[in-house]
Amino acid sequence: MRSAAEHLAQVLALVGPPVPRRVALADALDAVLAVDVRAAGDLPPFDNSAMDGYAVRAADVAEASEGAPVRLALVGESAAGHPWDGVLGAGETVRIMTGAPVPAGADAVVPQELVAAAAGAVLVDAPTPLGRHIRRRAEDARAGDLVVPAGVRLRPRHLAAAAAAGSGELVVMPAPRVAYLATGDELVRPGTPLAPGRIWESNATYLEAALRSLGAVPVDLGTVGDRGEDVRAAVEAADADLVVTTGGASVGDHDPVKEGLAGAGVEFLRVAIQPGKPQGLGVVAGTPVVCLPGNPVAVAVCVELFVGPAVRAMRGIPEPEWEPMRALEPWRCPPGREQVMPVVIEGAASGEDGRQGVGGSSGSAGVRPATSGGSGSHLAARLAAADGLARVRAEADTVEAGDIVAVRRFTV
Ligand SMILES: Nc1nc2c(c(=O)[nH]1)N[C@H]1C(S)=C(S)[C@@H](COP(=O)(O)OP(=O)(O)OC[C@H]3O[C@@H](n4cnc5c(N)ncnc54)[C@H](O)[C@@H]3O)O[C@H]1N2
Ligand code: MOO
Repeated sequence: MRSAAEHLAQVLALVGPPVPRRVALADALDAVLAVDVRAAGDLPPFDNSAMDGYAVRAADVAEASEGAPVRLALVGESAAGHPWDGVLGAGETVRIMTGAPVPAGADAVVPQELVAAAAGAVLVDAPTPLGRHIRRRAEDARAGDLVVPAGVRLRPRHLAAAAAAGSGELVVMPAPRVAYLATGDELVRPGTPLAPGRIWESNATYLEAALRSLGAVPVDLGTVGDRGEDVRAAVEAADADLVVTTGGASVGDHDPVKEGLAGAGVEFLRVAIQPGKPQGLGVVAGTPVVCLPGNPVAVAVCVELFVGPAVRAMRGIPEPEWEPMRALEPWRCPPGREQVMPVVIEGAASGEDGRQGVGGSSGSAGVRPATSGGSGSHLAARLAAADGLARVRAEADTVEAGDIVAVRRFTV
């Protein structure tokens, strides 16, 4: 049997490193930036007003007082997007709006609340300091300044900064396309009646959502029955960076994935984990293929252990750590395989997105199995109660209360 660590290394070797691509800003959210964003020009590009009011020459109003207001002739208007092209002369003012270019000759802005309007003129009754309410050219960034460094995972604020700096496109590690295929004659669409011997399909629902939340573009290859040639045809036709199949990977008489792909470039093997033992890995028609067992808990475990890391590697995103936590109750483990147990995490601060609270607070955190019947790989409904997975070394045959296990919240 191959260890989980070795199998992960083999999966990662097949998918290879990320390939940067130029994308529109709108398509860059959550991608890792591959090339620095630099300001395409000075930001702001020109001196502009921070207030709605009047552009003045500070010297003109230096002697203004309530008893002796200064009268300035109103000679024009500068609005955002519509500059006033003249040069402000002595004794003149220009009506100005927030964001509008400050006219040549003006060196301060007086907010309109501090000015009395008169016919064709304004009265200013207090001095204003040089430069007051003027937002200076390049005070945010100079042309060529670094605005967003490569390596940042792009959030909305980074996209706003890039847009403000004049970038219409960004070079990012793009979202990989990951195709998924469910297999089995017994599968029926959830929400439709069950005939005898049938079950509701859940792996495709899981994979679509899991791939989406990993930041991949999911590609649905549908559900095929127990015919190897159908599996092979579907996988060969996939337009994707990676294909994931579920079911039909074991040693039964009707294991169509094994039947269809064993001669097409996929090696079927046993990985020393429970659940998730029978798997396949290879390249079909130039595309890496990961074949997972059909049991739904095994699929969730294998996504956390193998598919998630592969997608993150293709996106240039580091792998979240597994943290030591205490077992709060004893449980049994299978001999000779690393156990990957769905667990409820207690005593750790938990974020709504399920990604916080594992780090610093792990000292007081503990776990108990979410599936009271053990880590049965068919207990799909009980998986909903779990917060994450605990890994127990292959040599252990029991976990005792107080033992330390490696835990990670679900990443999908
Ligand atoms: N003689 C042996 N039998 C089995 C072994 C073994 O070593 N020797 N390994 C067992 C283990 S462990 C697993 S895991 C399963 C894996 O079998 P397959 O990969 O061939 O998966 P299937 O038989 O197709 O399905 C297993 C189980 O999951 C249900 N399933 C399948 N697809 C879906 C789906 N899309 N949605 C919901 N449920 C699904 C399926 O009905 C089965 O109940 O093999 C053991 N057997
Ligand atoms: O490897 Mo299986 O998922 O234990 O039933």
